[in-house]
Amino acid sequence: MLEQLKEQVCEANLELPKYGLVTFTWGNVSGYDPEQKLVVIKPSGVSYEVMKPEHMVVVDLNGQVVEGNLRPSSDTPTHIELYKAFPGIGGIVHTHSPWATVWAQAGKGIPALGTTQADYFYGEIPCTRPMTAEEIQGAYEKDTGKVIIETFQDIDPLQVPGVLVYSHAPFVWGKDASEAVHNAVVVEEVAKMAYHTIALNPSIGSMDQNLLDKHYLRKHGKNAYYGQPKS
Ligand SMILES: O=C(CO)[C@@H](O)[C@H](O)COP(=O)(O)O
Repeated sequence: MLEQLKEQVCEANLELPKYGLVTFTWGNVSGYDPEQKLVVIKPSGVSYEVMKPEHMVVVDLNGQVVEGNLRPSSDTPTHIELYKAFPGIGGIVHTHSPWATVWAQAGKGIPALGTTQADYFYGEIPCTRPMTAEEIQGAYEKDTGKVIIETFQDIDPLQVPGVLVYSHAPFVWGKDASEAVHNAVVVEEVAKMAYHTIALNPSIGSMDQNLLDKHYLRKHGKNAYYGQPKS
């Protein structure tokens, strides 16, 4: 089971440069095994060009390395906090993808302006509050998870699978590592679209709720049929 998860997580990490979401060794992807309560994550600072499944690091929910010879990603504590707080997510991606990072640095959430976003996010992709000096100087990575969880007090993380961390960059998730990468690509695409939409029409407001409902619920709602094989 863990060997298969290592392969899935490694493959998902290798998709980050493939989709232009990272430069150098930036970013990281993890996967979660809820039965064993173990996280498989990218090793810190390792080039994607040489990355292999056997390089993946396995940690428990206390952050203790249980398998692997390399250091786990520096963002591991953030991933762990999210797996503990958001039951049902099985994969997390962190990138510094440029357009989404522009919105994070501006401290603004990405409003739902069109059906592209509505197909995958049931509304705005929010931005967290700024972190306090104490949080930054203290358990920074763990508290990055804390401010993300705070941001989702009234938002279902399964309906809005991503966030922009203020002055930092996006964290995006899904049912597994592969879906998390897919959602991270969507975040980058809609970040670019939203920036240009607002530049073209600064007075544009969020999209019509009926249209948002139609697109999101036809794909994710209880009667979802979008893309389902005909039975
Ligand atoms: O958020 C950051 C840096 O701000 C990280 O994405 C690093 O760029 C990648 O760190 P490792 O996963 O290699 O430790």
